[in-house]
Amino acid sequence: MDTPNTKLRLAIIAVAVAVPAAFFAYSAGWLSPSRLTPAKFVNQLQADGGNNVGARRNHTKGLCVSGYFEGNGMGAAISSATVFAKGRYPVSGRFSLPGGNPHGNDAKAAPRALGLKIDGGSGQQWRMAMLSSPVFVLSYPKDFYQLLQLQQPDPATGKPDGAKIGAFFKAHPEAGPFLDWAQHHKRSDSFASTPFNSLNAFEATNANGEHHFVRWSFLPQTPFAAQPADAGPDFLFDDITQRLKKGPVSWQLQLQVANPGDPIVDATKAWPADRQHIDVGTLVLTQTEPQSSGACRDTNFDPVILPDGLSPSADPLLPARSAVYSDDFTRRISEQAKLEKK
Ligand code: HEM
Repeated sequence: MDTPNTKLRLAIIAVAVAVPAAFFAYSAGWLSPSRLTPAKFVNQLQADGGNNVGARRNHTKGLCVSGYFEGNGMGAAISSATVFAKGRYPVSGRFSLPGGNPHGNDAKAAPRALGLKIDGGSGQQWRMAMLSSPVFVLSYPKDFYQLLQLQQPDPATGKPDGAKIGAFFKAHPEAGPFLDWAQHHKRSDSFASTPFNSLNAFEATNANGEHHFVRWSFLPQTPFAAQPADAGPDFLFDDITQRLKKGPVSWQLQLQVANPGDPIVDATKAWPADRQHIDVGTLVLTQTEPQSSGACRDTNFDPVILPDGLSPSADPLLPARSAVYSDDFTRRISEQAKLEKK
């Protein structure tokens, strides 16, 4: 019988079903087709030439690496993260080139890239994905998406429309420092002599509860030498594989601490060079593994997976990166599972 009590229960069940359904529809972008979703980003990366089934749609060409981080204890002044206490922490990572081409040309790639996962013990992990440029190209995810759309090859010519990309950059002067770097920086002879930068800012909290905004850089301990004029398309990956067979390669981890008023939410703007720098330890890489079988294959170097003592800033790139990497990761992992079943 339809008593008022039964009606109320049915109404509660209907709401309980409808609310999550509406949430999923919203997350997937079905309720607002013009909304920028993680899936749209990954679809666009695929359209730009990165439809690599079972592999990353961006930064596709890569190599797994491993080693350790030796904390010197100096970082504890700024963050309570376990990795900043004196000690040795296992590291796994991945060198890569940006873009969806699994056979990208190392000699032309800029920026170069490094993803790292540092295991700080007690379930504390610090994941990061860094570039060799001193700044990122754009401030907002929506603008980066628009650039990716413009980079899609025109079916008529097989190339993107250079005039449209030129006009886009004219309308986005914030890209100036990145473009200037891309055009004029001196390429080094190795991943080992390349710096890698967080670009996004993060909030560091120390054991006294004091907060500072930081960016970080891994500074190469291998001296700079210029990229050879005859560098081949795989020279960076061949070089690091050979170097690590001969011995370890290291980088110094340096934190830069923001002054009040420094741009925290805009990765296109570098901080002045006179900001406080703290050398907090040394990254030592010892071996490589192919990405088809190494530990990095099934790792998502999501930049918001952080240990206690570090948290994301309000930079809008960070949540977008996290969501897009997750979508890409989910696709490639499920594709790999299907490929392995065949
Ligand atoms: C909205 C902006 C961005 C988007 C949409 C984007 C997108 C992506 C995607 C889809 C991947 C592949 C993820 C995977 O399957 O694991 C990736 C990898 C990567 N991204 Fe980004 N990215 C953005 C900004 C940045 C920035 C600002 C940096 C550096 C500060 C960066 C550094 C990297 C690196 C190093 C990798 C390779 C990680 C690996 O080896 O797995 N990206 N990016």
